[in-house]
Amino acid sequence: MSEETARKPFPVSWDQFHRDARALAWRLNGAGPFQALVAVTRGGLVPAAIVAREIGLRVIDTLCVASYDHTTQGEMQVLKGLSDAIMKVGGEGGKGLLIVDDLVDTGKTARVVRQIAPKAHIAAVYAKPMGKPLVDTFITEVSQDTWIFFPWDTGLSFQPPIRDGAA
Ligand SMILES: O=P(O)(O)OC[C@H]1O[C@H](OP(=O)(O)OP(=O)(O)O)[C@H](O)[C@@H]1O
Ligand SMILES: O=c1[nH]c(=O)c2nc[nH]c2[nH]1
Ligand SMILES: [Mg+2]
Repeated sequence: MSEETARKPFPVSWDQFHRDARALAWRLNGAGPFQALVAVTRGGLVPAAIVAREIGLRVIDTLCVASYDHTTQGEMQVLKGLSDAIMKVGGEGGKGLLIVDDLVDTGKTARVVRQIAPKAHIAAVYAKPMGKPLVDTFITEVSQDTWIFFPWDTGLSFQPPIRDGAA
């Protein structure tokens, strides 16, 4: 689902995102043990920092994938895989790795992540129904036709009054 076809905008403030990422950390705290954390860039970098702080992980790597050009999903590209060092720390199939992303939508990204580290624990802050079965842990589910607007992609702007047709 792209931003153009999604019917329901779901704007998330920094405050809300911090709360939701902390809720994810609470849930993950009992799900380990984890030896290292992996952030799925770029969106996963923000919750990864919050989760790492909360559950005390200091060995952190990135898995760099790209598929959306702004709001349109294209060919999935792995720009950087997991380092040999992190795979050694994570063990066979990445079973000691906690992999964090901001959201799972169609599940295309999570599927690629799963191929790279089949035994890792994959977590996302937000999940849409198509992607939900591909992650081990998430916090908030939104409908498939929702577009989540993250605080790092948005800014304050004038809102027309509701009676003038505001969404
Ligand atoms: O479940 P999917 O349909 O694959 O969509 C979810 C992915 O899409 C977004 O990343 P994007 O590829 O836009 O890159 P970014 O994190 O750099 O913004 C988001 O951060 C997830 O990683
Ligand atoms: O900012 C975003 N919001 C979304 O809902 C979404 N789905 C995939 N990629 C996304 N990016
Ligand atoms: Mg991403």
